[in-house]
Amino acid sequence: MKIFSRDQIYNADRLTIERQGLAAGELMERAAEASFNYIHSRLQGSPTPIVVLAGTGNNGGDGLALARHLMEHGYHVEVYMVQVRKERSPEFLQNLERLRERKCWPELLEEKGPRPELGQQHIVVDAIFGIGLNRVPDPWILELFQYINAAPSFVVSLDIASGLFLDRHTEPGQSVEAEVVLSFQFPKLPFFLPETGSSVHGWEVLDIGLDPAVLAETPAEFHWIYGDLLKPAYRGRGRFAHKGQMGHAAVLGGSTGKIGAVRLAAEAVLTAGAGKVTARTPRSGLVPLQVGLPEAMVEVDKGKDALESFALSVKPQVVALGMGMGTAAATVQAFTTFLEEKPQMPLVIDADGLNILGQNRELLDLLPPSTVLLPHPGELKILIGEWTDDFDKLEKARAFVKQYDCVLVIKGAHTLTLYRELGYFNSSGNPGMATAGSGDVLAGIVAGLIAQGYSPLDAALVGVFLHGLSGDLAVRDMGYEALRASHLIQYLGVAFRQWLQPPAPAEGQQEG
Ligand SMILES: NC(=O)C1=CN([C@@H]2O[C@H](COP(=O)(O)OP(=O)(O)OC[C@H]3O[C@@H](n4cnc5c(N)ncnc54)[C@H](O)[C@@H]3O)[C@@H](O)[C@H]2O)[C@@H](O)CC1
Ligand SMILES: Nc1ncnc2c1ncn2[C@@H]1O[C@H](COP(=O)(O)OP(=O)(O)O)[C@@H](O)[C@H]1O
Ligand SMILES: [K+]
Repeated sequence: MKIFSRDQIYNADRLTIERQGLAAGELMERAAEASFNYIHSRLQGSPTPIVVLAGTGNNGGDGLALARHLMEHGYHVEVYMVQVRKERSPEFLQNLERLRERKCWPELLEEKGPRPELGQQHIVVDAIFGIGLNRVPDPWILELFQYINAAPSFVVSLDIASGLFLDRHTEPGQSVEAEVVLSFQFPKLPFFLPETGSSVHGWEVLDIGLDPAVLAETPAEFHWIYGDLLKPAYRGRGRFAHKGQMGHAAVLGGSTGKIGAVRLAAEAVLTAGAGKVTARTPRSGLVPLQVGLPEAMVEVDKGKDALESFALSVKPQVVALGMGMGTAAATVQAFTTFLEEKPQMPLVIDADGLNILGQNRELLDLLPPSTVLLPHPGELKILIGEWTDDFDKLEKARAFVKQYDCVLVIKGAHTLTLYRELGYFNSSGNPGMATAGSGDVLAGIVAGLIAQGYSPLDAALVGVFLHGLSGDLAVRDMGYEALRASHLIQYLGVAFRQWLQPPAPAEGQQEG
């Protein structure tokens, strides 16, 4: 699903109005109806009091139109106009008039004056600012946000949590915190970034019928990825498949005390469907690997505790390296020689592989095109340098991807895969996966998919998605705390099966 920029959203609104011959206010009416349906289907007419806080632009207009629908269906609604500025948008005024015709006179909420009571029983509809926010709100409005956030009410924001900028950093505490955002037509970029996403506990995309051709022809820089979108990438296997056709991946890494990382990655390679895996570790890895993972072939190095050479006696389709590997001088030299010899297969680089690249930057120029790099935030910092905020991080990461022509997978909640000009946010996964070794499993899955013929980008997107889905399935049985990296391998088969099931009957909505 595309994530549009502000200009693209306004443009899609405008073209939809033109192409569908809509009257002024029609799109706002659709947004309000969709929001009403969402709320009504959950409240089912219950006498919950609803407080609508409307700004004076079109987001406020959405709030007023929603208030009208709620009142017409018998809900108890209090409406406040938040005087964010003197100007009112025409569609705001149109909806204000419609409310007045129904004998509802919203109360003005200004800098001075009382605040509405917001108790546990209330639902607050936050329609103060939408995507039109272009400067930090006045201090009293920021205080109003704090007042809302401190209240025990359930907050539903329309389109975006008020105070969040669509395209730049928002300081902590300068936005409303929404239990759910009803986001019109598209999810919004700040939902997926750790600093701003924490003010959005959940979100739902509501279809307001923007012109499908406009949506299709507008290129988006960022995408929200879920299983059905990835299904065309599935490669499957023929009836006469044999292991020689299903791909062979090598996993290079480990050091004494960290051999488990290679074991996890190698096991994930096989569980992701690759025909064969060869693990290359220091000598101390031989026994644990042979005993722990009898399906793997093991090559040991002459180094006892750390890898001193990357030379493989086999010719795999892909090499994954770095997990548990350490950064001993001999290992750095081995990695350097390996890259200087121009490896002829795709690479998947994780953990200490990334640390070595960050500390020996001339090696970055030797990476084969489309190398998959899988940094967590700490490793990312070593690669791209410090960032001031998440938007700065995006910019630096995109410049890095362009410079080194790599697939950069920034791990975390909503793992972001960047390749060339585009970015893809993942939809699966949960905080139970913040546990040792889960990154090693991901590296193995990605390598296992590349071995089977997936392109590096497809392998990254599918691998990240399945890894997260596996975590989501595992957590249902064992809860967040008990989830360990091995469980991500254990549930991978169920994750594949769930991914490939026919889609559920049209919902058209994603939940965050
Ligand atoms: N354009 C359309 O056709 C549609 C727009 N919709 C709604 O319209 C919203 C966007 O509306 P607007 O463009 O009117 O913008 P907003 O309602 O977000 O903000 C209103 C205006 O406030 C001003 N403003 C910005 N920052 C401010 C600040 N810090 N303090 C005071 N004033 C500030 C800006 O001039 C802005 O246009 C969307 O988020 C969505 O909710 C929906 O009704 C669907 C259709
Ligand atoms: N809060 C979270 N939500 C979703 N996924 C998460 C979360 N925390 C961690 N993960 C996932 O778990 C993995 C952790 O990887 P990493 O930090 O490299 O772990 P390790 O180094 O221990 O193997 C990543 O794929 C990341 O996306
Ligand atoms: K809002």
